[in-house]
Amino acid sequence: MTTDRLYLYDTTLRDGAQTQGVQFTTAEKIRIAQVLDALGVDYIEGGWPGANPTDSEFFEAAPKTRATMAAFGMTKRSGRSAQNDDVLAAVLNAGTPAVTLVGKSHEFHVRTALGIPLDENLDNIRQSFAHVTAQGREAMFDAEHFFDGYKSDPSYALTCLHAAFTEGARWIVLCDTNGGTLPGEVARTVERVIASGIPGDRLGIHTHDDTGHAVANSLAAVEAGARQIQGTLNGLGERCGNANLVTLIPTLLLKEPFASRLQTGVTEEALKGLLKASRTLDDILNRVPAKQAPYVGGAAFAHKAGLHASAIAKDPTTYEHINPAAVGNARIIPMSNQAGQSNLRSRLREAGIEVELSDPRLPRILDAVKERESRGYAYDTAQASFELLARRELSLLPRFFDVERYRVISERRRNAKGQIVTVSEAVVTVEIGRKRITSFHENHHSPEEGDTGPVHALSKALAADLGILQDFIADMRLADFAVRIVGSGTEAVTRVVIDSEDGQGRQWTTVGVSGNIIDASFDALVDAITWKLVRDGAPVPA
Ligand SMILES: CC(=O)SCCNC(=O)CCNC(=O)[C@H](O)C(C)(C)COP(=O)(O)OP(=O)(O)OC[C@H]1O[C@@H](n2cnc3c(N)ncnc32)[C@H](O)[C@@H]1OP(=O)(O)O
Ligand SMILES: CC(=O)C(=O)O
Repeated sequence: MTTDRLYLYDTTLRDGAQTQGVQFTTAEKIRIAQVLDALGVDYIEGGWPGANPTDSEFFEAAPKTRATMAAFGMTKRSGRSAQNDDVLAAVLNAGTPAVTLVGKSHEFHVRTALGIPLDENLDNIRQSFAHVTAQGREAMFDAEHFFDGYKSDPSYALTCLHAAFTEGARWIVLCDTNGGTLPGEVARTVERVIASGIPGDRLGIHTHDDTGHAVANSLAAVEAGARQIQGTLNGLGERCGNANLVTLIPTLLLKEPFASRLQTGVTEEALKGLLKASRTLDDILNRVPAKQAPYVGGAAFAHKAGLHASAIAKDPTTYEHINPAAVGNARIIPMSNQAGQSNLRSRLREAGIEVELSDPRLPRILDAVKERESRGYAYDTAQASFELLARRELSLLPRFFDVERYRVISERRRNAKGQIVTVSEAVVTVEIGRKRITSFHENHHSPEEGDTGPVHALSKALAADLGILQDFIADMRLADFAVRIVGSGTEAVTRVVIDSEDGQGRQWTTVGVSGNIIDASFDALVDAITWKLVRDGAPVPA
């Protein structure tokens, strides 16, 4: 079977930068370009040179990439020649091998947004592309509002496309700019464009997710013959975002009718780096990764229900549409009140604990999980706390230390310079073997210095001196702290979930529940330390 080449065009650095709340630095843009290049996209749209200093700087410092770098801009403005348009000149001066120009293809926008006659817009498109192609650049026409334009005046919309095509544009990209078109209409419209004389291997698709169909619309366009897809990492983009390449790439590589008919620049090996690429962008944006993201979400291969986990243990394909390793993800069998003995044994096995199916302690652990979850605990994420609970029931939990008491005081006051500061003090007394150790920690901070409040003081005091156990926790760090009120009214309790990490790159999650936020945090902190001591084989103090 012959395979067609499908080109992937990434616009994270341009349309992605139009996401509300997103502001990349030049260094971040460079890092994202490198991630995209390693993934194997064909084009990287770096931004709009001349529109803002960051985009201009990016093109000056742009990394050498295997992918073709594209600069973005707009067709020349009326009342001047392409040669004399300073906005177009700035785009060309970036010196990229590819140049993408957005232009109007909807008569309403020509009349309303540009306020010029329809013919003048066609002339602007023609002159702009003649100018770009005369410089030997690979030219692309982003036909803005094409689908809406086609609905309103098909003949004019098609004439706009042909104006750029005739002047040598390599790609004519059909944009669903307002994101309101649905897949059936996208497919029919792409077929009509091809019938008008622009072949599919010169057509691209650029969709927005305003109806949640950006990925489906892109796939519909490809099925109808388009051979370039524009999208962004994690679906960043104006308003609701663009087509998510992190969803599209594995679909194109692993699903029919695409996998056997089309070839992209993404290799099987690079696909295994997909989760990492997605997480790198989240890290840069300081965003919590979307748990339910297709393919790469933390829950994408989490089998919570007992029936699912039981079948997965027999054959993972019973509840998995692909092998999670193909995209760099991993299967998780969480513990929760939806779990049965299959989840439980699978989780225990991951912790290195083998328990026979007939062991009477298994139902006891399950009962304990379900009873504690009814009091507000959540073990499907807090796997480390679950492991400790199970070890306790199985009499496999060493007694490393006992907390005799703790005290936390938080006070807001003015310091000697008259600035407002919050002071948190924590004292913790622990018994370690026959020794009793009392530790103290005090935080002084002003609101500008960030949050190092009472829980931080408590964690520092708890971890300040654990005697002979101290070396085992020296590389531990509190990575994240989430608080949630569970229940309502007088029944409400606070659930604290803590993510910890250590110098070995391990991450683990613990949970504490109490009517008192400090107490809930303290329980989660004690579990975090205890898990680390168990996993690192710390000795039980005499
Ligand atoms: C669908 C998209 O997402 S396309 C990408 C959109 N991205 C951006 O707009 C981000 C970068 N843009 C910018 O920094 C600025 O808009 C600039 C530097 C490009 C232009 O700034 P300004 O000169 O101040 O113009 P402003 O942004 O107010 O308005 C855009 C102008 O471009 C004109 N214009 C819009 N599209 C086109 C086009 N395709 N071809 C020619 N002119 C166009 C508008 O009519 C308007 O001109 P007018 O003020 O004479 O009516
Ligand atoms: C070009 C572009 O970003 C759009 O039409 O949505």
